[in-house]
Amino acid sequence: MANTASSFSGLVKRPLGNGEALKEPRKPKIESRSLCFYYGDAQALHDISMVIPERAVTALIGPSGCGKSTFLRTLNRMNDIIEGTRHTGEILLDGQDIYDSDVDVVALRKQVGMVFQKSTPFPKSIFDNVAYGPRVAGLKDKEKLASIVESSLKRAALWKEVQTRMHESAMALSGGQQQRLCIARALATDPQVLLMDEPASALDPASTARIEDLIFELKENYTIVIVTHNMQQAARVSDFTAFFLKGSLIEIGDTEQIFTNPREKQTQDYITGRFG
Ligand SMILES: Nc1ncnc2c1ncn2[C@@H]1O[C@H](COP(=O)(O)OP(=O)(O)OP(=O)(O)O)[C@@H](O)[C@H]1O
Repeated sequence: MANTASSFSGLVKRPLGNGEALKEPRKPKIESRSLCFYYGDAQALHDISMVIPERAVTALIGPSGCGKSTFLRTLNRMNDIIEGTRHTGEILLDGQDIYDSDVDVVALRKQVGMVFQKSTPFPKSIFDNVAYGPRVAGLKDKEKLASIVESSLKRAALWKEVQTRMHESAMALSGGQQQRLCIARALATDPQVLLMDEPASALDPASTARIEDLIFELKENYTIVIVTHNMQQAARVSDFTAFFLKGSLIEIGDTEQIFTNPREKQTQDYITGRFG
């Protein structure tokens, strides 16, 4: 059955962290300015300008193929690894264009971590999965590594479940645990921003709820951008929602406003299930 705008208005909305009011202006963490993106000759993003506030959850919604994942990947230059892509416009992180020639892309991806739809643990132990990023960055001190692994697993709400099996294979974990392990792995490099591309779409309802609770806890300290097909999930976890259509940003606003009183007819049509 199609979702209706009114079905979202009944959802219990959790407040922003730190007791801050939803309407309070927040410092921009990321700013996209007139961003256009191309795969070869095909333009996937058209003139996207938006601000992503710090320490809040911003959800990207819209029908399949509208450019949500492409936009998410521009935020840590993951699209760079796809041949034949190019962009115009700017993506500012704390005011600096991440596409500037002097930006170290490896350092950028540590600052702006990413979690994918399908959990992607390495075929290594739980410990080695989380220690991977710090080790690649050159950290060898065993005590420091152990401390980072423990704190990352705690922040990803997985520590209690795995603390006695750190040297077992990560592949033996359940799907939901693997996804939290991937979040711990992303946290181990001490990022400021977490990009999540449909992080719960392959999980059962109980594991999905754990991931949503985790997102709510993490936004106290991290700026989170999440792509989701699930509008109830966007309504539950996000503070701000951006609606994309055919590569364009139709509107962005407080999640409650987008779901109960969108400015644009196309947004209204989408959230009431008239298309997509
Ligand atoms: N690697 C790629 N090479 C060429 N075109 C691509 C590539 N990835 C995405 N596209 C195209 O870019 C457009 C936007 O795709 P994108 O995956 O960003 O949309 P989306 O909104 O995330 O879709 P979905 O919800 O289905 O994941 C689509 O037309 C898609 O075919």
